[in-house]
Amino acid sequence: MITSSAPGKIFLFGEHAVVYGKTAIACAIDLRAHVTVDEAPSIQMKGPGGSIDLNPRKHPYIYSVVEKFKGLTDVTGVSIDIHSDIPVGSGLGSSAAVTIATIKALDAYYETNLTLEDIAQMGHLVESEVQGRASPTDTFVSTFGGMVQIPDRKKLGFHDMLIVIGNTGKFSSTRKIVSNVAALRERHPIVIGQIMDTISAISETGVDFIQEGDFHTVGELMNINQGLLDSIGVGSKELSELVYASRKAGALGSKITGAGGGGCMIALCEHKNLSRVAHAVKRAGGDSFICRTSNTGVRIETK
Ligand SMILES: Nc1ncnc2c1ncn2[C@@H]1O[C@H](COP(=O)(O)OP(=O)(O)O)[C@@H](O)[C@H]1O
Ligand SMILES: C[C@@](O)(CCOP(=O)(O)O)CC(=O)O
Ligand SMILES: [Mg+2]
Repeated sequence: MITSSAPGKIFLFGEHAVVYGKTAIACAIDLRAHVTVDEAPSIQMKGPGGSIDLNPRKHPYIYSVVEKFKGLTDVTGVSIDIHSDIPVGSGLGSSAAVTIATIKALDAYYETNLTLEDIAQMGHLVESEVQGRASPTDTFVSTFGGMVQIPDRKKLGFHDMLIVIGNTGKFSSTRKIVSNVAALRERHPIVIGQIMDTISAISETGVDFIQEGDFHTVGELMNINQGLLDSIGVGSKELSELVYASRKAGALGSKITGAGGGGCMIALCEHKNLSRVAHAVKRAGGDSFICRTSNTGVRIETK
């Protein structure tokens, strides 16, 4: 029996633009998905109600991972048991964390000796297949941890930051939201193209301010990024209410993280305002909690 784990993530800047090769800055957080694999009579998913055969509709990401391992080794009977702290469909990269942790656990179980780069690339392939279109961001962050710049695949200096997360509790399918943006971009290629370029410029500008620890300016850039995410149709009334409640309570900056349309927003705060902002987000109807950025990527927990 082998257990692995991989972190979820937040986007400081650049979600959606990164799907079109523009720059994004994302960071792993201290919420993790844990995957345990063990010998079994067939390829099955373990759940609270017992074991069921792996089903491509029910578990598309896991199914895609197993199909890739069939190309590497003789995959017959293995059980896959997932326990995740990461809210699903909330923009915190649950799909990538589950994907990367499953790849790592199967790699250790079948001794296929994949490098971290191999794992990140396989994970990106899986997300692209399942979502139709995906950037390497989520899977790269879940693999390597820390703060990263995509598409450069560069690990940046790590900053131990506390972030207020507000979850609208509205599930949002990344696949659906990403395809909506793609359709909008088809209808208005120049306008949406320039918006994606501007989001990219925010990411590239933001890197220096993050590295310098100028979080007032980082927050200001997050707010500009939020306005642009609204302009491409990935905001929602609930997300806006949480974003503006956090700013009123003193957040330096706040924005959607991930696909949007529902899911989570994040607020960057000074330490002294953390709980005030978290309470304001809760009062505005969000399930709010404080998470910490994490420098730990995918790892084996027990063998
Ligand atoms: N604990 C889990 N067990 C199995 N699959 C999971 C788990 N968490 C997430 N997933 C998969 O990831 C999908 C959600 O991914 P996505 O729509 O990209 O949202 P996000 O990555 O923002 O959480 C779920 O529909 C499911 O297929
Ligand atoms: C919208 C996007 O930029 C981020 C999606 O993040 P999440 O799956 O909602 O956590 C898509 C991508 O980068 O593949
Ligand atoms: Mg996802």
